[in-house]
Amino acid sequence: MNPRHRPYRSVLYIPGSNTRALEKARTLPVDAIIFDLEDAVAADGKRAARETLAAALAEDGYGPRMRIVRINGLDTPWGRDDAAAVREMRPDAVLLPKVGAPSDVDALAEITGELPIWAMMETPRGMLNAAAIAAHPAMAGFVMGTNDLAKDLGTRFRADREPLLTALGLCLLAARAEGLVIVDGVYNAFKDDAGLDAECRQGRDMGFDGKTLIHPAQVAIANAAFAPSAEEVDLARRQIAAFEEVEAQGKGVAVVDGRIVENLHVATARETLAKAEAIEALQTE
Ligand SMILES: CC(C)(COP(=O)(O)OP(=O)(O)OC[C@H]1O[C@@H](n2cnc3c(N)ncnc32)[C@H](O)[C@@H]1OP(=O)(O)O)[C@@H](O)C(=O)NCCC(=O)NCCSC(=O)C[C@H](O)C(=O)O
Ligand SMILES: [Mg+2]
Repeated sequence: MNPRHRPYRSVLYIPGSNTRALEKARTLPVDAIIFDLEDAVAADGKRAARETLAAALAEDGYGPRMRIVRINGLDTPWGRDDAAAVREMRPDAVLLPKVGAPSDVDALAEITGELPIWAMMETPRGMLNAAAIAAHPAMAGFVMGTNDLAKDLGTRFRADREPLLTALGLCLLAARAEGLVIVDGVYNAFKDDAGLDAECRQGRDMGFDGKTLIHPAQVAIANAAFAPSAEEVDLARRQIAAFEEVEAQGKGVAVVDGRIVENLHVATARETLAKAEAIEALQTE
């Protein structure tokens, strides 16, 4: 699979201390896992969680799922030891919480070396420095931390997320300018399927690659929302065919379903097909 088309529809947090959840994740149809050493683990369980997680990753069995480890901040009592341990665990990426500036990423890269770094985007300072953080050479992905952001901003939780839209948009702009993956924040009410579905669709329409999740029951909804639908795949195929036909006649504009199709729309159509193929490939692995 071309890494550029790797799906990130569902990115599930798993507390690094929860052996049952670590086991269960080997069977869940998620695109990526965030093994958490930060907020999902109580202070007195941090060391044990690091060891539990190291053992789970050594045993592996996570198949094609991308493996990301979220460490504690480097300004906490656990962060530097987490970073050193993660270097040995050899996941696909390390996730740094509360990134405020590129210097935070430098500090982690000094410990984790060549390991790709993802950033939790969840502080007002991080929002204002999003472009510079995204441009850091070790940076590979952004994860929105909408709970911490709402806390720091003093915003209320609203179904339409209007108070957070500026921040979400800023991070999207920064990520896309640098070709990074970017996944949306979690939906806390994990038994509210309709609310999750609406929030997934909002994030998808904004341009996010997928959604971070906290419970297995959320996986199917995110996978469906962030995958191209059968109608979208069909339209993409028809757009490509129509454009190739007019192109052969020396023209640059086709019309499909009453809408113009130019080369830029064909590029989007090809991306849609590539994404659908990558998802299919993942399902057969
Ligand atoms: C929310 C939970 C505490 C609920 O746990 P529980 O009561 O055990 O749920 P269930 O009984 O319904 O669980 C059913 C089975 O599913 C497994 N399970 C549960 N959660 C997970 C999971 N995350 N990954 C894998 N498997 C999971 C249970 O073990 C049960 O299995 P079985 O025995 O086979 O039936 C719990 O879901 C949970 O702890 N979720 C993760 C919370 C978390 O990670 N929080 C931190 C990340 S969110 C964050 O930090 C946001 C960000 O930083 C920000 O600022 O916004
Ligand atoms: Mg957070």
